[in-house]
Amino acid sequence: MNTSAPPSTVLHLHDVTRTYQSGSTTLTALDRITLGCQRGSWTAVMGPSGSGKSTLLNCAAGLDSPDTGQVHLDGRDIAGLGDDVLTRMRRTDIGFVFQQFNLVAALTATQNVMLPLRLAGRKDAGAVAVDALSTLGLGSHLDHKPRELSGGQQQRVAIARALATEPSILFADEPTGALDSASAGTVLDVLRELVDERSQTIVMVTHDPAAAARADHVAFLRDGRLVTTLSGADTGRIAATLAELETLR
Ligand SMILES: Nc1ncnc2c1ncn2[C@@H]1O[C@H](COP(=O)(O)OP(=O)(O)OP(=O)(O)O)[C@@H](O)[C@H]1O
Repeated sequence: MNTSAPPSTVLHLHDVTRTYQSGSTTLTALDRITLGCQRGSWTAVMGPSGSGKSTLLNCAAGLDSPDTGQVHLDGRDIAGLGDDVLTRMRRTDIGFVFQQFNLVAALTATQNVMLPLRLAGRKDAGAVAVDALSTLGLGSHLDHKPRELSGGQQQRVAIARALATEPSILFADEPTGALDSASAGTVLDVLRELVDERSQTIVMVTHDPAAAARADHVAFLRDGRLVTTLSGADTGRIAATLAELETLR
């Protein structure tokens, strides 16, 4: 069966199942998930605790492997890639942003952003890093270390670092989870701009309905299953859908 996706689809999960074995018990963390993300779209992934959101992100980013099913990134089945190719792909084709920013404390903003560029062997790492930081409004904070930056600024450095290699897709795991609402708003504005103006593709796990409302689509998981997807939904509708899933547990 040909499960490859149309060209504008950056990420396509087809019938993905991931189980974990604990003694004699099998836990199904992802249960036959099929999900596509088009270029220049922003998909939020929501669901109750333990519903499979992190597992989905990890399988989609090639950090974990499904038991069955396929993950296509830019049309390539990532299960079929060797370790070397997969490592290179993770360095250059995939960006990752985490709740806790994960910046290197001893390095300046510019040096942090240069890291993945250096790993990719880029000779222009310094210039590209300055450009990426300037685009995210941090042109006057290039030499600041993480402790000299606010949470929102640190997250913007992390986003600049994730995007420096111009990845096809940006995965964000609770990117606003550690931020106050004003900083969260700025970070979400940055993500929206990246989608609208640079056709960046984003997949974001969040518990916050207001953050999910900034995305184009919201995929809701429960017990490892994709139960529904909303498009263009507002905060109230997203919160109500999530509350319904929580009470069904
Ligand atoms: N390495 C592992 N070994 C065993 N079980 C695991 C492992 N990783 C995840 N699980 C289980 O798989 C299920 C899905 O976990 P996952 O972390 O993907 O959920 P989540 O929706 O991201 O949860 P949360 O919102 O609490 O972060 C859970 O029941 C979890 O306990």
